[in-house]
Amino acid sequence: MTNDSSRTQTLLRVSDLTIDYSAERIVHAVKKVSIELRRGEILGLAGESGCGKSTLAYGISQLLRPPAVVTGGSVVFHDKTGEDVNVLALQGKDLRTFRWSKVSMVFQGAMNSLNPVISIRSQIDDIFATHRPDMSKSRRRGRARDLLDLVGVDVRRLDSYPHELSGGMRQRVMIAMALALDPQLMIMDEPTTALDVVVQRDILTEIMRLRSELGFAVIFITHDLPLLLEITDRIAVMRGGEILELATAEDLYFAAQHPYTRQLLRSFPSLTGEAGSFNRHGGVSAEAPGPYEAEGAK
Ligand SMILES: Nc1ncnc2c1ncn2[C@@H]1O[C@H](COP(=O)(O)OP(=O)(O)OP(=O)(O)O)[C@@H](O)[C@H]1O
Repeated sequence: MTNDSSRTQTLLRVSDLTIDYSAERIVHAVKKVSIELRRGEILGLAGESGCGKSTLAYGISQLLRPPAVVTGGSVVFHDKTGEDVNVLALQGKDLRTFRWSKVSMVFQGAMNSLNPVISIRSQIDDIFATHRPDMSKSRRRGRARDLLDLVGVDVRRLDSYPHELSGGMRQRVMIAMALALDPQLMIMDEPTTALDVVVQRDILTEIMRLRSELGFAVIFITHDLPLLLEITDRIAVMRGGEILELATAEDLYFAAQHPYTRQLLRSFPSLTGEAGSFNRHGGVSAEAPGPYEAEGAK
């Protein structure tokens, strides 16, 4: 099905998505969640452990495994080609293509999922060999070099094996691999949580820079609300499988509507300073506003 969505700003529309785990007792993990994600936007998902953030992210990318069951709702991806993709109906090859080419994911432990006995070069090359079979060997090699360069890893590391790299470098390699096919959306689930604070900061700055440069949208999941306030355009606050509040980072900080959001904000001591202490870094600047801000929409 095609339409003129390539000319609209909506990238992904999640409507009334409902996901249960049919374990011994049924867990209603995501309850009628609706979100619209705009092209190039960074949307944060915040909320306490178990509120359904990861289940929602897995649902959006069709990565759910039993006992998870989507019991209602829809996820529509508005491709830049103009095609509307019914994500929940994707299967087999179409699903694999969608996951790498349109939407990619970076998880907390992603760096540990690199194959230990295969060089970084071969692991990146595999993506092209699988998804871009027509690409020449020399173009694949060039692209692998560009990707490492893009994420700030010395290209000489291409011939290294994962154990020869630090955790931060391995996570950067995972981000490079997630970027390999130029996706329109990256879902990041606690992508830097396992890393030390300085490395975390460097990688987040890198993600913000890449987002401005390449224009992909990000769904960023973390417990770290102060971090989301700093790097995202909008934040959805979840509790008990529902979205309680969805607002721009600034509105959420200065004028949270829901008592639970206010409680969450108060639980971070670093946020209890003067209102003027709200600062945004990481490449989201007044000179280069994110597409969401650029539209002036709320
Ligand atoms: N495989 C599973 N079987 C049964 N219940 C599950 C399963 N995975 C998750 N759940 C339940 O679904 C709910 C949502 O879990 P989910 O992992 O999505 O939350 P989360 O907000 O991402 O948590 P965290 O921040 O700790 O990762 C929780 O009640 C959780 O216990």
